[in-house]
Amino acid sequence: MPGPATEARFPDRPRRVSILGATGSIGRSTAALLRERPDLYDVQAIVGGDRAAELAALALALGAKRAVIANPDRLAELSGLLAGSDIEVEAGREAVVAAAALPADWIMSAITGAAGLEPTMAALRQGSFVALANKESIVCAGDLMIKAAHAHGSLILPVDSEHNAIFQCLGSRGESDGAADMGVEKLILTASGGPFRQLSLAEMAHVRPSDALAHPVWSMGAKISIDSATMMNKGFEIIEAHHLFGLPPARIEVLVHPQSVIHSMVGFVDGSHLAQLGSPDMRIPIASTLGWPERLTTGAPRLDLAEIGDLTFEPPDPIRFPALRLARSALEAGGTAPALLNAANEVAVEAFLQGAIGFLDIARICERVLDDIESTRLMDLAAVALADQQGRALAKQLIG
Ligand SMILES: NC(=O)C1=CN([C@@H]2O[C@H](COP(=O)(O)OP(=O)(O)OC[C@H]3O[C@@H](n4cnc5c(N)ncnc54)[C@H](OP(=O)(O)O)[C@@H]3O)[C@@H](O)[C@H]2O)C=CC1
Ligand SMILES: CC(=O)[C@@H](O)[C@H](O)COP(=O)(O)O
Ligand SMILES: [Mn+2]
Repeated sequence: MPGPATEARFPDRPRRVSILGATGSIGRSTAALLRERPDLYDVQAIVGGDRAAELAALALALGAKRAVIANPDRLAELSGLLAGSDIEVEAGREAVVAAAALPADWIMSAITGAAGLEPTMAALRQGSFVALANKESIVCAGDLMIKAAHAHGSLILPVDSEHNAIFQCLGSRGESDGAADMGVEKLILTASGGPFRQLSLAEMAHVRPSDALAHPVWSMGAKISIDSATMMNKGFEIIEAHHLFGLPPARIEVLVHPQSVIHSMVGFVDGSHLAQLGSPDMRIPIASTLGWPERLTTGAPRLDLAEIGDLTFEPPDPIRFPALRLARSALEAGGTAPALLNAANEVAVEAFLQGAIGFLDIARICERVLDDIESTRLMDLAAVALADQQGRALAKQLIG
């Protein structure tokens, strides 16, 4: 894979790092790791969406050079909080993308949703390490992102726990798209099954947002928590794995594993399986990308398998969790179909959180959007943006 010279990738100075989505669950875990090793990292830009006070506190704690908030209405608050410091303050969509393009050796992409796509593309154009948590960007524009990474010599380091596990299992080649040549027969994505793993469809019809937000294992932001409950998260992860590791969808399986101790597995042509295990704590995969190719120490709880006792497995149920089927069919359809699915899902998840629709309506709305809007070729980011707009508009119309 083409890329910058080794000495540029592993500079003899602290690595310059930026965090997109710094105020969120992944962003805060990243910041906590950076604060443990200030000698190794030099924080460039940190970006948040709406929460000015949290962003200002992080900027000061990390000694960031620039703090950027997406919502321009929060600029005055952020500027006030950082007055007297030498931290540059900016706001708005363009400033977010510019922050992603500010020279850095390692950039965490952890904005939620398709809003993360443009900044992630800007990061990929730097020829740097891009730690990818924002799975919606690769769902919407996987081919474009992989092409940009290759063209600019960036390396995508997967943060999503399953993909990070697979990346670790694939070993030392340092490429996230070489599985097809490595004797890999299949990828097995583990899934917790979410909070409704054992509920009937009739029971799921009446769950409340607070029930769906209560993930049995992981502590995460609201949107991904709902996606885990519908298992759209796992559907998106199939698409993500396809783009990152270059395997056809039929060779990417999902296995429900409620303890979430095995984060995923790779099956090889000789019958071997490699797995990555760890406590369900995102500091572990984040640290593996932050230190890569070295390992960093983290304070994450150590695995005690004797204490855990049983690791159990079951097949996913496609009837109670139709999102898995929808994601596979969007991947098969290709083009802008995954972007349509993502747009519909973002609107439906928000409507569910606001109490405007029921839990089962999320997948119904996604299915209608996929059925009713024809996908087009994924020519460029404009095609993704158009599909995103169309998907959102129809989903909103269906919600009423
Ligand atoms: N949490 C987890 O354990 C995992 C998360 N991921 C993925 O990582 C991403 C982040 O998830 P998570 O941290 O849980 O989410 P959170 O909701 O906790 O955080 C989202 C972050 O994005 C910021 N943000 C939201 N909208 C915008 C915008 N338009 N422009 C700029 N910034 C914006 C938020 O800012 P603010 O809060 O200030 O509004 C916040 O910093 C998602 O794509 C998720 O799927 C993947 C695997 C695991
Ligand atoms: C931590 C992480 O990577 C999440 O994507 C997690 O996988 C969500 O849990 P589910 O397995 O329930 O989707
Ligand atoms: Mn995951």
